[in-house]
Amino acid sequence: MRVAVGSDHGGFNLRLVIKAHLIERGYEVVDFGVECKESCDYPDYALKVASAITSGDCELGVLVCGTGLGISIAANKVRGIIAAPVSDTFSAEMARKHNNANIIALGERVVGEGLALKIIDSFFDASFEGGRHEGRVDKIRAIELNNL
Ligand SMILES: O=C(CO)[C@H](O)[C@H](O)[C@H](O)COP(=O)(O)O
Repeated sequence: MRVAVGSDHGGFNLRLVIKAHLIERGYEVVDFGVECKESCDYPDYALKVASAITSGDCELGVLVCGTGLGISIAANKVRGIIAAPVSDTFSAEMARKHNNANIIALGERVVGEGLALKIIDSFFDASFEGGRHEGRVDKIRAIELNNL
């Protein structure tokens, strides 16, 4: 599976740790930067990763900023993206199982590396359960498409 990763300066270190972990786990990782820790704007990297997913180039994405908030808010503006800002393993698992999230967002200033990797594993080891959740996610899509 191809996975897109991206961060702003606030998520730079954790993004590299997560990237190495995903490669070690056998994923093909496409890294959209940022290239250095110089201050930058998280929406730019949210858009790069989100676009890689909506184009079909990558299946899932990981975004990191200081909190995981700004970068997930930006990614969620892209049609077809469900980005979940997560700081615990249970929510990470549920983001896939119930919400069919295609991006997980973490905050480097919120979680340590050890917990972050457990969160990543919880997300990538889970899959969408469908069933009763299918209709709910469809309703999210309908809101997105103003199709109410
Ligand atoms: O957007 C954010 C919060 O929602 C991210 O945490 C950013 O990384 C953060 O705002 C960047 O802050 P900085 O003071 O410019 O480093």
